[in-house]
Amino acid sequence: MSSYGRCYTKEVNGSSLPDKKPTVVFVLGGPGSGKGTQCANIVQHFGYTHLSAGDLLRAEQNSGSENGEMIKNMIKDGQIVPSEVTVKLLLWAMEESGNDKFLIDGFPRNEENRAAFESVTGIEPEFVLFFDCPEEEMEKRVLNRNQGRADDNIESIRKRFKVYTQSSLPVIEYYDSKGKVRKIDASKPVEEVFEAVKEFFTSLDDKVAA
Ligand SMILES: Nc1ncnc2c1ncn2[C@@H]1O[C@H](COP(=O)(O)OP(=O)(O)OP(=O)(O)O)[C@@H](O)[C@H]1O
Ligand SMILES: Nc1ccn([C@@H]2O[C@H](COP(=O)(O)O)[C@@H](O)[C@H]2O)c(=O)n1
Ligand SMILES: [Mg+2]
Repeated sequence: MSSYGRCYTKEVNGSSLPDKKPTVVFVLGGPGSGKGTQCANIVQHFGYTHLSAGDLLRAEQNSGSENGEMIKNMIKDGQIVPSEVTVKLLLWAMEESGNDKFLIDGFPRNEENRAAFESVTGIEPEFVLFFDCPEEEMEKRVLNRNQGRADDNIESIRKRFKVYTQSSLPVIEYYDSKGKVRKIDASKPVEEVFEAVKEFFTSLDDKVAA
């Protein structure tokens, strides 16, 4: 790693952003709404790099980092890790990827995340993909996920739903007020959800090509 997010910070050591700002799509929705599942499909079809904030935090937790214990406790409790930690991990991953098109999944999760990313990078998302799904369906999916996640248990899930409603939905509403939200009915089967997702990315490709 050459430096901490050097390319994607507004100004570090007097150097500014690369000529062309990266394309960023934020992927939001409740726990188990299908963000990770659909991001894998988008990567295959549209050449984006998928960065899941939760996955980056879990990797940091397991890396022996000084923040490991704090991250572990906050994830178990469904709490949102301070932006200072998460934005740094995202910037490292963006720089390391060598790509200029990113799906940022599960971020920004609260107003602090949103403001920190914007002030550090100056990047505005192209749009926000919002997976809208009823809580009962999300709960069922998370409890059946079987990926060994420490927060896929009923106690943690209830806390995550509460944090989602109190802290994450207001961020979606903020972007909605700016006309940036592209809402998807995420309760449908995976293939049908992807058909709806595809339309937004095809439109963006057409806009870029025009
Ligand atoms: N449309 C769908 N219909 C039924 N099951 C689905 C659908 N989309 C995803 N799933 C399943 O639901 C579970 C949760 O999906 P996924 O991990 O993609 O959600 P997520 O939004 O990334 O959740 P989290 O925020 O907890 O990381 C997985 O087991 C996945 O296979
Ligand atoms: N911006 C974020 C994203 C995630 N977290 C923590 O990770 C947990 C799991 O996230 P998933 O997206 O993989 O479900 C989440 O509940 C938070 O504890 C975070 O702090 N900040
Ligand atoms: Mg996920």
